[in-house]
Amino acid sequence: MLKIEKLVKRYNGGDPVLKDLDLEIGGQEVVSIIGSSGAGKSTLLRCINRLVEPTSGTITLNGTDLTKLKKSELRLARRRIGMVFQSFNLVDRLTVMENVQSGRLGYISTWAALTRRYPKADIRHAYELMERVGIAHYANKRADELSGGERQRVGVVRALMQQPEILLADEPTASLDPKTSEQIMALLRDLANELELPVVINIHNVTEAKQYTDRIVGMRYGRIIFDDTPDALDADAMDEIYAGVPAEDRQAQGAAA
Ligand SMILES: Nc1ncnc2c1ncn2[C@@H]1O[C@H](COP(=O)(O)OP(=O)(O)OP(=O)(O)O)[C@@H](O)[C@H]1O
Repeated sequence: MLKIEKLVKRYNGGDPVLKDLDLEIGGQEVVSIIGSSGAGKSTLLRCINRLVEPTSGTITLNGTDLTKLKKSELRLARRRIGMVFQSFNLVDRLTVMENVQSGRLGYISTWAALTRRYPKADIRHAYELMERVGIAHYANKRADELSGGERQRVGVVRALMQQPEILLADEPTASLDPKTSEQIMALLRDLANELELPVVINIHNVTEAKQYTDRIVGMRYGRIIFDDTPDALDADAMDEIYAGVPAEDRQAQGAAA
C-alpha cells in the first residue's frame, strides 16, 4: 500500500507544483496519472522514489515513511520501488542480461556486479522474466541493437529484478509507435495482475489509460481533481482536467476519447 498525505513540492522556493496532495494506491491496481503538461505528474512520481525531494507531507510505502529516510536508508528503500522510464535508461554498450542484472545492484556486492559474477538464482530469475516478456533470446545482445519496444521490455525486466513492492512508469510508451505502445501497456497490466504488484503509470495517451488501467487519477495545477474508474472519465471530467488545452492538442495526446 502506498499512502501519500498532504504532499507539497516547491522547486527552489517557488510556487508549489504539488499542493497538499493525498493519494492511496493498494493491491495490484494499475493506476494511470493523466493531466496536461506541467500539471505535476512527473514531479509526483519522482517524489515517490525521492528523485525529487518533497517539500512537505508524507509518502508511506507498506509502513515505511519514505520522506523521513536518511541517505543510506533511502538506498535500501529504493530497491522496493521499480521505475520504468520513457527513454528506457539502458546502458547501450552492455548486453540485455547485464542491463537486467543492474536491477540487482542494491542486493549484490559491488565486486560481484563489476566482475559480472551474478548469483545463479538471479540469472535464473532474469531468464524467467525475460521469457515472460519475450526477450530471452536477446540475453547476450547489446542493448543498442534492440528496437524501442524490446528496449522497454528490458527496462521492465530490470525494474522487476528488484522484486519491487510497487512499479512506477514515467511515460513508458511515449517513445514508442502506437502498436508497440499498446503491447507495453498490456504487458504492464498483465504483470501487475500476475505479480500482484501495484503499477502507477504517468501517461499522456488517455485512450490507452482508459483501455489498460483500472483507475485514472487526473491532475491539474498540482492537485488531483479526478480519481475514478475509466468509465467515469466522461467529457465533463475531461474538460475539467484539460481545460484550456485546445481540442487538437487533446487529440494529439489521445485525449479526445
Ligand atoms: N527541476 C525543476 N525545477 C523547477 N521547476 C520544475 C522542475 N521540474 C518541474 N518543474 C515545474 O513543475 C511543474 C510540474 O512539472 P512536471 O514535469 O511535474 O509536470 P508534468 O505534468 O509531468 O508535465 P509533462 O506532462 O509535460 O511531463 C511545471 O511547472 C514545471 O515547470
